[in-house]
Amino acid sequence: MKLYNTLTRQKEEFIPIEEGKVKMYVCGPTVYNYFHIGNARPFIMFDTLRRYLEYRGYEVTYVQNFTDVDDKIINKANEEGITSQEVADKYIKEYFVDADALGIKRATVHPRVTENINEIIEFIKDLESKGIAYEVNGDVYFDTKKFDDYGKLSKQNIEELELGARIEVSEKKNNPMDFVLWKSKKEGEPGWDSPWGEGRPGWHIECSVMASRYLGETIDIHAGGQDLTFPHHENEIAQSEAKSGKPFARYWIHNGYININNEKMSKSKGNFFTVRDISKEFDLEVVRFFMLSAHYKNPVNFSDEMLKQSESGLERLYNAKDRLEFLIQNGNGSLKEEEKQLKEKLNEFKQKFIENMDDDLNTADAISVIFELVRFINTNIDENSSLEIAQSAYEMFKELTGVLNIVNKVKNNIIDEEIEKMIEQRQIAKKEKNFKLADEIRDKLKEMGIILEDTRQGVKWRRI
Ligand SMILES: Nc1ncnc2c1ncn2[C@@H]1O[C@H](COP(=O)(O)OP(=O)(O)OP(=O)(O)O)[C@@H](O)[C@H]1O
Ligand SMILES: [Zn+2]
Repeated sequence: MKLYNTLTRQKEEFIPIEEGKVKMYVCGPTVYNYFHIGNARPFIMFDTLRRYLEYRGYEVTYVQNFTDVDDKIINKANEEGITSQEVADKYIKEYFVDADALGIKRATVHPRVTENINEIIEFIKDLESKGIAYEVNGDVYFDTKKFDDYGKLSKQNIEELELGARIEVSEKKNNPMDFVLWKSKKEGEPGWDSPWGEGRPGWHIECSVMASRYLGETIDIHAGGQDLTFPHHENEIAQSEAKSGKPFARYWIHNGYININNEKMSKSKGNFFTVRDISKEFDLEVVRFFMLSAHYKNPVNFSDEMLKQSESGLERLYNAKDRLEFLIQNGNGSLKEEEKQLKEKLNEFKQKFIENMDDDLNTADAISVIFELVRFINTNIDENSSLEIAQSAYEMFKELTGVLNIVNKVKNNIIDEEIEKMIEQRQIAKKEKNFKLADEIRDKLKEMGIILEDTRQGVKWRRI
């Protein structure tokens, strides 16, 4: 598989450190609100990368953190008169409600900053003992001048960066590009004891610490939104590599933005839709399908209209699934001579799907292949086909949609029973020559998207 690596600015063949295993870290949410559609993009896309790697036989250890200590969380806690921990606990719970509905698999570990304070302190102490970190009145800074490779991810050199940077009045650092590792406690903030007095970790240090704690000093894939490239990921590299002397992550993968009117959707701009709000209008599988319909690096303009298009696209896939289930329920016989070629052709769709996914996770083209497969099935497999070919088509459809984790809702049996009952009533009406009632029932079923077919074996039904 090829992946676009921000570190080298090119698509590269993915080769894991340890054969058959992938160690992957994704920067998770800061938990002070429901997450928005923009935040959902990395969660969905990197979940898909993980699922695809697993499909290809890798054992993936996937770590996604929760930032549960942060200015925004503290502000929210103070506004609401509750503790930071209460704010974080609430939104971590809500994160899982939405993530589950988006079909995002739970990470192997979902570490929180507050569970890693000792590890963070030890990490900073190590940097300090190596002379790479320095303390000023209870704050500890990373000395960027001591790390030669600073700027290698965002391809900026430190002198240029310094020209654009300013030191805030509240900061006491030596150089403009130095960044905080530990902040001394201020009034109304949570704090932990440390060699530098009571305080809390800066933002960047948490990911270096959690990645090394759960995955080791060098990991395979580090991922996040494009906005994290600088300074967050640049600083993660500086911290981790200065401490270990080894490369931190081999592949850096960044997703593009979800925009509103060509502007990045973000909480601070107020131009956002939370996934929770969208869930009131759409099944969240539609949002997953919408995300997968674009390549993860391309910018995407979000609109209600786009979601509606995704909804009808997904509906077409469900119809194809229902049709195949109908054919399987009613089919019989093994592969006919003339179907052998069809079966081979089914495998070609799988090959094309894999080719696209192997090309830097091109889910957009992979979905087009699934639609081609559906068209192929609809034109070549019907009531006259053998059960075996219908089953093979169904298995292929399930395999490819399964990799993307879409179209996996099971049919609602209660609804099926209701439909069967209405069909029975219609049969009785016909027998009693009450054609008006029979037609009414048929029309009502049609409104529900159910098509009746009179066959020699009796009345059969399918969804449109
Ligand atoms: N509009 C967007 N499109 C794509 N990814 C985004 C967008 N906004 C944020 N992200 C990503 O969402 C993930 C979660 O980050 P986090 O919870 O810190 O959100 P954030 O960056 O604070 O959001 P905001 O920019 O709205 O304040 C990060 O990987 C971030 O890069
Ligand atoms: Zn991070």
